[in-house]
Formats: sequence, C-alpha cells, structure tokens
Amino acid sequence: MLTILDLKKMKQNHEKITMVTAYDYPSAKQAEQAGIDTILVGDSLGMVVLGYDSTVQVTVEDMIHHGKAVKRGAPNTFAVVDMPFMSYHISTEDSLRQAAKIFQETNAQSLKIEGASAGIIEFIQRLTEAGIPAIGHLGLTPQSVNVLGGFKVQGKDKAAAAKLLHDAKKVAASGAVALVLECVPKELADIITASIDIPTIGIGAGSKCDGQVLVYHDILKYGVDRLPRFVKPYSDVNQIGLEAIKGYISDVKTQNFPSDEHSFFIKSKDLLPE
Ligand SMILES: Nc1nc(=O)c2c([nH]1)NC[C@@H]1CN(c3ccc(C(=O)N[C@@H](CCC(=O)O)C(=O)O)cc3)CN21
Ligand SMILES: CC(C)C(=O)C(=O)O
Ligand SMILES: [Mg+2]
Repeated sequence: MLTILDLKKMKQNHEKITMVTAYDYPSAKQAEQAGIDTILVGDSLGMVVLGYDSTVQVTVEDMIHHGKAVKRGAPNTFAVVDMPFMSYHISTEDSLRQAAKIFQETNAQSLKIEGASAGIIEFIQRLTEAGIPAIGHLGLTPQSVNVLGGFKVQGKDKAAAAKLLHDAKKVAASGAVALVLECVPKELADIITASIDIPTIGIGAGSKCDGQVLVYHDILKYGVDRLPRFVKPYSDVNQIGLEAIKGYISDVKTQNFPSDEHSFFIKSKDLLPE
C-alpha cells in the first residue's frame, strides 16, 4: 500500500498519481487488480449509484457503508473517503467526531474535505494533529452546487483565479497531504501545481496536475448517460450490459435458458415422490 510519503515522492519525481472512485466491493477489487495508486470513495456515489441529483443528500452513514465495502475489495490500496455534506461545518469539535467515526469505521487512509474557509483550514490542521491525513478539494466543490449555481468550471476570472491559488496555498500550509482540483482551467491548475509542495489531483483540470481522478462509472460508461466534457470513456458497459440483459430475457421467453447444463438432476428416478 502506498503511503502519504510515496505520494509526495511521486510529485517530486514527476510520476503521475492515478486515482479512481469506487463505491462497492467489485469495483474496488477491479481497481486494485488493475494497479491503481489510490481509490476515492467519493460522495459522487449519491449521484452515480443512489440516483440523487447532487451530493447534498449523502450522509455519513452512506459513506461508511460504501467505504467498508471498498476496503474489503481493495485492502491493499490507499483509500480516501469523502466527508459528506455538512458533516464538517457545524463546529470543529463536531467535525472531528464525524471524521473519527468515518476514519475508524472504514479503516481508510485519508479523508477528503471541500473548501478553504477559515473553519475548514482549522479543521484540516486539527485532523492532521489527530493523525488523520486530510486531502483538500477546490475549484468545483459539488457540495456547494446550490451556492455555485451549477456544476460549472471555476476560477475563470482574475479575482476567482487569484482566490483559488491563495486557497490552494492555505490548504497546503494547513497540513493537507494532497489537493483535488475539479473543473479548473488548465493554465491555472498548472500554476497551482507548481506553487504548492503537495500533489494536486485533477479532474477537469488539465494534464499538468500531479495526478488524475475519474469516476469509475464514467471510465466504464456504466450507468451514466451524459458524460462531463473532462471524461474519456474507455469502454461502453451500458451497451454490453444492455445486450446481456436482453439476451437473458429472450432466452427465458424462448425457453433456451436454463438448459440442462444449468440444471441439477436427481441420481435416480426412484428418489422422486410418487
Ligand atoms: N458521473 C459523475 N462524474 C463526475 O465526475 C461527478 C459526478 N458524477 N457527480 C459529482 C460531481 C459532479 N461533477 C460534475 C458534473 C457535471 C459537470 C458538467 O456538466 N460540467 C460542464 C461544464 C460547464 C461549464 O462549462 O462551466 C461540462 O460540459 O462538462 C461537471 C462536473 C463531477 N462529479
Ligand atoms: C469527483 C471526485 C473528486 C469526488 O469528489 C467524488 O467522486 O465525489
Ligand atoms: Mg466528492
């Protein structure tokens, strides 16, 4: 399993860090088998596998339920769990209690937190002091979709770009071990990556970030209809899966399934009731 020191070394050595989301046992097992560096139990699970229209309805219990399944599937991969909406905003004390619960119950290696307000910066410091590696998340922070007015690229004007760089420096200085940059212009992500000593992990943030993260279901094109512009699909599981289920339906209707090879037989007819 990689450690936070390995991730820092990978930045220094210009070796790209790979991250994929996983929400359950099979996807985690597959990601580990494929040789991924890190797994994110993203709160995107609310949209991707629970059918919510944002991540706002995802709970601490949801994150623990999915996080435990992921760790069972990928016991040897560095795992990050998202702290969900409002689980780290009420007070630093309450946030620390929620973090301890998620970290202990999932056995994850790190927790991810969106934003860089004064409260968040203090929380990242306190997590680090307590021995919980924190990963920051700036740019498009989906838990704030209702304040941002949609899933939109961030840091597009001079003031917003300057604030994003300033926030990234604050997150790095507070002890965070990595920083996710979501939906940020490539040139800005490049400057941020060069300005901080912790790895940046981009999603819709161009190729200069120290690592990349994508949603598992987006990579596979599985269950998702419209893919964001930053996604490159590597398969079409929607199509493969649809054909499989249609084939099954057709075989049952036409009595081609189950055949004898998929059936069990009694040793002797004498054993059957009269
Ligand atoms: N399947 C999936 N993939 C993701 O990457 C993802 C989720 N779900 N859910 C949680 C968040 C939400 N994300 C999103 C969702 C939509 C866009 C999107 O449609 N963006 C526009 C850009 C709009 C603009 O130009 O400002 C796009 O065309 O990609 C971006 C990020 C990223 N995360
Ligand atoms: C998109 C990534 C960075 C994320 O936070 C998630 O999957 O929830
Ligand atoms: Mg998330």
